[in-house]
Amino acid sequence: MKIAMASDHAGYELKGEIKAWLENEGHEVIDFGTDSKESCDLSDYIYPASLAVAKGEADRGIFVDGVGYGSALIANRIYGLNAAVCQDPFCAKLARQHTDSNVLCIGGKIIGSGIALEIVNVWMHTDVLSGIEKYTNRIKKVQAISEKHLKKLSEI
Ligand SMILES: O=C(CO)[C@H](O)[C@H](O)COP(=O)(O)O
Repeated sequence: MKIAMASDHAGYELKGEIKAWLENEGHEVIDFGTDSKESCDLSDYIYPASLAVAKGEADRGIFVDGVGYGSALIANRIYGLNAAVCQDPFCAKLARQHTDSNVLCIGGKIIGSGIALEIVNVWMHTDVLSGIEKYTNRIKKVQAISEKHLKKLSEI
């Protein structure tokens, strides 16, 4: 898969570890920065990476900041993106199975690299439970909310 990655300073180190793991697994990573631990604003990196996923230039996104929520907040404002903050592999499994998330957000200040790589591994290898009506209905309802409240990229 083609994965868009981005981080702020707080997620920079963990981004590098996840990137290396993904590439070792044969995935292509498009790295939108940041490129150092120097303090920065996460919007400057997460937003362009989010757009790459929304435009289909990447299949999915993995974003790393201090606690994950800031990245998810940005990504979930963009039509077509469904970002989940995951703090353990179980969250990652449900984020894929129940809500078909296409963006994973992890907090480098709160998650060690061992558990982070487990989270990424589960998230990368779990599919949405497409045959179960309860979950497909949930996804359709969220999609309907997006249709009502978010602009498609083609409308901007
Ligand atoms: O976790 C974050 C957003 O979800 C950021 O990484 C965090 O807010 C950065 O804080 P600071 O600039 O004080 O290091």
